[in-house]
Amino acid sequence: MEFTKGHGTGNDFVILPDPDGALDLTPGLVAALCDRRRGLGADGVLRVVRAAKHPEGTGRAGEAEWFMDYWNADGSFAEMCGNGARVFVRYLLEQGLAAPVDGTVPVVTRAGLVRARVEGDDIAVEMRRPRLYDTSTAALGGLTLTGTAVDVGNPHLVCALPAGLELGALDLTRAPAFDPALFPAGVNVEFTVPGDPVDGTDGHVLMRVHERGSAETLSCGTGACAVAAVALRDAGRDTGTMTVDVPGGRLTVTVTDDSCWLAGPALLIATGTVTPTTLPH
Ligand SMILES: N[C@@H](CCC[C@H](N)C(=O)O)C(=O)O
Repeated sequence: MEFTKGHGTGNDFVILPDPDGALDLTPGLVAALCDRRRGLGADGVLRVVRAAKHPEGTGRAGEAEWFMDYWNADGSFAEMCGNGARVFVRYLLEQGLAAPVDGTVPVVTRAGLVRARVEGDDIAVEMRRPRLYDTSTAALGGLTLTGTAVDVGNPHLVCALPAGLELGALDLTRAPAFDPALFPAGVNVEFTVPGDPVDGTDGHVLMRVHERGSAETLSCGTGACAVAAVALRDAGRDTGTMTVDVPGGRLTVTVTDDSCWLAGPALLIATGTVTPTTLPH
């Protein structure tokens, strides 16, 4: 099986080219590929398949040639992956599988159509505008934190840390507990503290994340969008541009009236072949 390895601010992916949807990709194979000791190691898998050849993409094959078939490291599906979409488009461009039309590259995802554009060294992807819902709580190591539920195509809970508590003090080796009635399919939980002003943006937030299906990651693009939308709301704004620092680097999020742009580095770092029978079962 051919693969490419890539990452966006340290959120890393095994990319599997499968244009005709011929690969027998199972949760077990995804988990084995993502195993950091016995496999290639990644936060998730991006299968590159023609929309027309994937059951969840075929209905939108007229809008984009490619479907981003994203899987979490534990073999579960997610509706959307912001960093994954940026790395996916980097792969399409570098492989000559797509070229921008009117400046953007469309991609079908489980959460609908997204568009990406190249911005200097970065790739920016336009997703849905985050929808803010109720408050809820996350419990972690004796702390109970209140947060805002946010839908970015996938579910998030954004929790600001109380003053005096640092992000580095959190133990994210275990999943935070959350309300299963509000998040029946699980949730990605972001923890935030305010950052110092950054020139050119309307605000600055630092975050860590525990991702559904992938544990703590160095970055989560949809999580950064959720965090930016909550920070803008807390500043009394509907739209604006936020700098969001994650352990793996810096993302810029622009929330508009009807969408959300996520921008940052997206890199391909290796290609190779892997023999599925040598992976853990
Ligand atoms: N890291 C991703 C989000 C991946 C999916 C998430 N773990 C979920 O299950 O919803 C991103 O960059 O958005």
